[in-house]
Amino acid sequence: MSRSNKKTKRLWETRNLRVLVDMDCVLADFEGSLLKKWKERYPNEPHIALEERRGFYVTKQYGDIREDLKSKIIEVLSSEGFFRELPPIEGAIDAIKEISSMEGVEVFICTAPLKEYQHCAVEKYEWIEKYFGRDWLARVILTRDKTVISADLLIDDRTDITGAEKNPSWRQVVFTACHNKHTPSNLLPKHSVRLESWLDSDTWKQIIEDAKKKL
Ligand SMILES: Cc1cn([C@H]2C[C@H](OP(=O)(O)O)[C@@H](CO)O2)c(=O)[nH]c1=O
Ligand SMILES: [Mg+2]
Repeated sequence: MSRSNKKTKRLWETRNLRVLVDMDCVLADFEGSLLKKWKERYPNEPHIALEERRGFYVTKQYGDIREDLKSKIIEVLSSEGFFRELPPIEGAIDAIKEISSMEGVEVFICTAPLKEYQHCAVEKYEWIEKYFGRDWLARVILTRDKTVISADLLIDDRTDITGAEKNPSWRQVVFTACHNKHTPSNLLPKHSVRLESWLDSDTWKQIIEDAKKKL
């Protein structure tokens, strides 16, 4: 029996574990790339080293240094090519392909477009096509409210995800990023677990297996 038949058959037995995977800072190196492009575009402006990053919004941290830096950061983020050219995070592409090939597991890529969507939204699709192939375009969910998407797990670097649904169906896996690595565990979302890196395959495999057992 082919794997897809097996997966279909399983639907009548137990349902699939549905895993949402965030893009920026989980699959794509948003922070590292932004810092590099910021220094190239504004070499005479102050910059925030990755070790100094605190809080989800890089825009806010720059704005706190000087108000006009916020709009300059947004200009870099929303410029043509920014999202298309993001390098993948180490191990991410292989890990996601492996998770999606696990029996009884389905993966969707769930990512928020910038409000300045003109390049961002299209380039996110281009990025997925480049690294995963055309078939994966059917697995992309673009939303600025991840709480209304139903799933078992959401792997995301943001630690304060809120939205219209006060009790999202998913449990969060907090993916470690420069801005959240100092966040103490008591400030992480309730029932969340941390994943430090895609290279730690023992941990992500364990997280998936544990979640499957709870179905
Ligand atoms: C403005 C800003 C956006 N982003 C990312 C998060 C969203 O992508 P994602 O949902 O893939 O992580 C996207 C739109 O806000 O840009 C940051 O990670 N930090 C920021 O400061
Ligand atoms: Mg993210």
